[in-house]
Amino acid sequence: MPLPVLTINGLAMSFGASEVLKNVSFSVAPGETMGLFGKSGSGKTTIGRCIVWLEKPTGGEILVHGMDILSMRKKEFRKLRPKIQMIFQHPETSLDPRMKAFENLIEPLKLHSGLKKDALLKRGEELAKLTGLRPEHLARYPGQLSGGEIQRIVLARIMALSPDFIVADEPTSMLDVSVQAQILHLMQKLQRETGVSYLLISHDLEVLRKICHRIAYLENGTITSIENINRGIRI
Ligand SMILES: Nc1ncnc2c1ncn2[C@@H]1O[C@H](COP(=O)(O)OP(=O)(O)OP(=O)(O)O)[C@@H](O)[C@H]1O
Repeated sequence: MPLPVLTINGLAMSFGASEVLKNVSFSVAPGETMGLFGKSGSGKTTIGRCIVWLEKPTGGEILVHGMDILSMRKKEFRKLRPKIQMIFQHPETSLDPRMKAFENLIEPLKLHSGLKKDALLKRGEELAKLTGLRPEHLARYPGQLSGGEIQRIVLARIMALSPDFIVADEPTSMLDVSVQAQILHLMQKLQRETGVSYLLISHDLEVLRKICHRIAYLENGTITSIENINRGIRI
């Protein structure tokens, strides 16, 4: 068995007196999509936010490639951070509304890749193609794009960092059904091409059953069961 990309052991989280997560444990293998299902308020987003260091849990361990990220120093975590990404329910909040789509797309490359201008533009065009974006989309501002097109830009930006693991928090819940299917197909294609793993958070079991390899069920901050989906990952 390959080492899991992500292992969560006994994760606990309280906000004041309110205990939101209790003894949450699961792991995600390379190239796997793990679903995280639960009702509103069950603690799904809190788990995702703990994984990317947006919240500090009150107990437990989070291991990425076997390394405990909660005991890491800021500098050490910063090196690992490009490899662990999160997509949010409102993807437009990840983009700068004053920059055109292509500028938004290449921004992480400018910050992290060290590529010179020509190579950077070429890589940006490759990522746009990979995520099914057309030149006319790239010339627009985020406010002039549809929800599905914005989610494609967000995915392209994230793929620019060659992540090993993506927490996708309700990435399609704001989209209508046909666009939802396109984005899920795109996520599957990116997984086939790069081996990226996903933690796909949703309160829509139908969506999770379509693309997950396993689904963890969360109730009141506790994992009650993990279901194996015994079929291929294609929709
Ligand atoms: N920063 C915070 N301070 C206090 N309570 C919080 C904070 N963040 C989340 N909570 C509470 O923790 C609980 C779990 O929230 P969380 O957002 O993780 O649930 P969720 O399952 O993702 O819900 P939804 O599906 O509605 O997004 C909720 O009761 C929420 O009010």
